[in-house]
Parts: sequence; C-alpha cells; structure tokens
Amino acid sequence: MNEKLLNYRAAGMPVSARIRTRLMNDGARFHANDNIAGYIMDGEMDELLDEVSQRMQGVLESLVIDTAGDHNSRDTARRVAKMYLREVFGGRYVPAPPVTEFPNAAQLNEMMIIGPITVRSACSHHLCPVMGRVWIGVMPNRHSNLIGLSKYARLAGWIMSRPQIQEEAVVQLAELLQEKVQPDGLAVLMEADHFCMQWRGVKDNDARMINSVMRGSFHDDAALRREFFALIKR
Ligand SMILES: Nc1nc2c(ncn2[C@@H]2O[C@H](COP(=O)(O)OP(=O)(O)OP(=O)(O)O)[C@@H](O)[C@H]2O)c(=O)[nH]1
Repeated sequence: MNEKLLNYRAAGMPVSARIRTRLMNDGARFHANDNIAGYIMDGEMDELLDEVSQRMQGVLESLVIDTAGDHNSRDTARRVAKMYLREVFGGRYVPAPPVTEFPNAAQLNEMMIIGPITVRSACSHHLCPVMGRVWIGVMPNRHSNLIGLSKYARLAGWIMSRPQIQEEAVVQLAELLQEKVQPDGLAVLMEADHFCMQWRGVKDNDARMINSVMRGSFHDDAALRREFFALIKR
C-alpha cells in the first residue's frame, strides 16, 4: 500500500477528507456533477461506503426514526449509501466506460440519430429523481470516429448518474461525445420529468423540461437542425 495513504489512515483522517485534500491540492473541481474517479485510490470506495453509511445513520437518527426497533429501517443507512455510491451517483466515482473507436473507413457523411435513450439522474438541489429520454444526432466527416451504438447509452448513463441540472448534463454529454466521435455536427436533446416538481414542491405532474445542445453543422445549418427535430418524432 502507498506510504502516503498509510500515513493519512494513521492520522485518522476520514476517507472523504483524504480524497477532498487531493482534489484541492490539484485545484480540481468536485461539484456534484463532476467525476472524481482519478482521485480515489484502490480500496477507498469500500471505506467511503462505511463512512457514508455512518453519516446516513446519523441522518436517520436526526429524523427520529427508530432504526434499531423498526425492522424496515434497520439496514436503510447502508442501503442508501450503496445506492448513492454504486448506483444512482456512480458516475461520479468510476472512470468513463471503455469505448472502442472505429475509423470511418466508408467515409460516411450522412446524419445518424440515436434515441430515445432512457436516462436516470437526480437534481443537485433536492436529490430527487430525474427520469428522461435523450436523442443524439451525429453528422460524421471522414476523420470522425465511429463508436458502437450501445456506447451512446453507456456514456449517457455515466454522465447522468450524478446529481445534475439538466442544462449542464446535456452540455457534459455533448462535450464527451464531441471528444470521442469528433463529428462535423452534434445534436443532443433531452426531455425529462423532474420529481422535485412532481413528488414535492409545486406538484405539477405534467411539466417537463426539454433542452438541447447544437454543435457544428447542427448549430450552423437550420435545415439540418429541422431535419433532426422532424426525424426524432418525440
Ligand atoms: N434550471 C433547473 N432547475 C431545476 C432542475 N431540477 C430542479 N430544478 C429546480 O431547482 C429549484 C431549486 O429551487 P429552490 O428555490 O432553491 O428550492 P425550493 O425552495 O425547495 O423550491 P421549490 O421546488 O419551488 O419548492 C426548483 O425550482 C427546482 O424545480 C434542472 O435540471 N434545471
């Protein structure tokens, strides 16, 4: 084991503080929708699970829930910690899924559309679920990479499984796809239900948010943009 890590442990520093120290020393951002996998050492996710479980237990106790006597709540703290770290916010803690890039050997230069891709996220404000669909339009050029169809869904899942706001989520996804595919044009459209507006708050079950990012030829060419919107038939 790394000597520095042993020293931190010996100093009794919580694992979250160790990770935060590395991020701050590097000047790296660690907002709710940032990926911090590069700052987590081997074995630390298990330690983080223990730490978040303990803190969640504290939250349940402060909510005056009898976690010892109530059989339904007994393991809730650990379940919630696991759900956050390994599932719904997993996109913060693991590196990007591997994506094989194939050369555009046939020099394809026609628009392709992928979607709807079902996406699940949570809002950064209340940590309430966001359930939605994403459509991706790609206009390749002969220098673009082609990636497997399933990879669009895997990359979208990685970006969305973090506390997000929809406006930033679509931009993060567009930037990642731009880097992987390097197309002439890229369109990302998302439509989602925000449970912070449905389950609580204003309790408006019908209002959804729709937003998009248009890059390159989708931004510059209104006819191409119209074709994309016409073809996705939401
Ligand atoms: N722009 C944006 N807002 C969002 C998104 N998801 C949730 N919100 C909103 O974030 C806002 C947070 O507002 P606050 O006023 O701080 O929270 P609040 O007092 O609980 O607000 P209410 O939801 O109106 O009860 C709410 O209006 C949410 O509807 C998102 O993806 N984008």
